[in-house]
Amino acid sequence: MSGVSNYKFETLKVTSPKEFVYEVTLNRPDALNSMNKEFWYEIPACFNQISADPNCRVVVLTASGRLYTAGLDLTGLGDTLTFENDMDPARIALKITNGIRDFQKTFTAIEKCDKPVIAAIHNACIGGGVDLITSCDIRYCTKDAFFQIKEVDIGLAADVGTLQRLPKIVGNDSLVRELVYTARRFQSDEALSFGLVSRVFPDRDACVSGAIEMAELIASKSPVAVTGSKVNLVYSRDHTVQEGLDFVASASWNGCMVQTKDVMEAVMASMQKSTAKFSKL
Ligand SMILES: CC/C=C\C=C\CC(=O)SCCNC(=O)CCNC(=O)[C@H](O)C(C)(C)COP(=O)(O)OP(=O)(O)OC[C@H]1O[C@@H](n2cnc3c(N)ncnc32)[C@H](O)[C@@H]1OP(=O)(O)O
Repeated sequence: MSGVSNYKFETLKVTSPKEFVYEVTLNRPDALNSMNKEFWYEIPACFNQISADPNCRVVVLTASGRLYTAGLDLTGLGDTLTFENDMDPARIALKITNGIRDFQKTFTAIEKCDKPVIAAIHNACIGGGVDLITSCDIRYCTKDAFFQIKEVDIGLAADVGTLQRLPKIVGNDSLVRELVYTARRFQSDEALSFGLVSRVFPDRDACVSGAIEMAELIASKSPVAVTGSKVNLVYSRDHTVQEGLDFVASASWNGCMVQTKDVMEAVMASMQKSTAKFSKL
């Protein structure tokens, strides 16, 4: 049975709407799901736990309340990065660098999670929200969704993933630069047109249902094959074609994983036109 009762967080809620599907909900609606100190620790804790959880094969990442996320909690900036005024510049620089690396690990934990993550975005997705969703595998949104790479408006170069991941998702360098340098809002139809999201739904309920339905379909496939596909897609994004081919053939991946019983199960089910049943990871 589902082990969601083992997930206890202040800023996140974890439920299991279907077998092998978990829903992780950003759950600080009164604070517009802004990203406070706890959030930065809880996201990696949650996704590392899910990565090793045999009861979960796919995650849907939703948010409660009227919008998806307002990004970094601007009221908690003092808690987020603190240093003493009398520290010397080199020590301050090292402390800030290490702090930023920790923030980066928050969203990298989603990318490194062995299970695919589908973001179901409604209304506003601002600043750190774009960093968050670009670390997900699949993005759906509502018609009323809008996005903003807001960092320049608060005097920052984005530093937790958008500048690194968005260009790989969108494939339009000119547009990415325009959105980053201006911090202009863009709506769901534009996000769909350049591939930030792959589907737009009329409202939040339809979006979450659509994401769960897709998650169920993915969860019906061999978890070995799905995890292997995710790991290899992420690896190949960051390497040459030849390096990607070498990786998938090597003992780190299919050199080992094609021995799985899932292959025979899937082939037999396909030939017999029945539904394959795969063991838990
Ligand atoms: C190492 C660093 C790691 C990560 C860095 C990430 C960078 C970022 O995330 S940059 C972006 C930071 N976020 C913002 O600048 C958001 C600004 N807010 C908005 O654009 C809007 O508030 C909105 C989210 C689109 C919602 O608009 P609206 O529906 O019109 O509500 P408001 O009246 O504007 O806001 C209600 C209330 O919420 C407060 N608030 C909004 N955003 C934040 C936030 N990010 N942190 C804290 N509080 C926020 C806003 O001030 C209002 O408060 P009142 O007390 O009611 O006035």
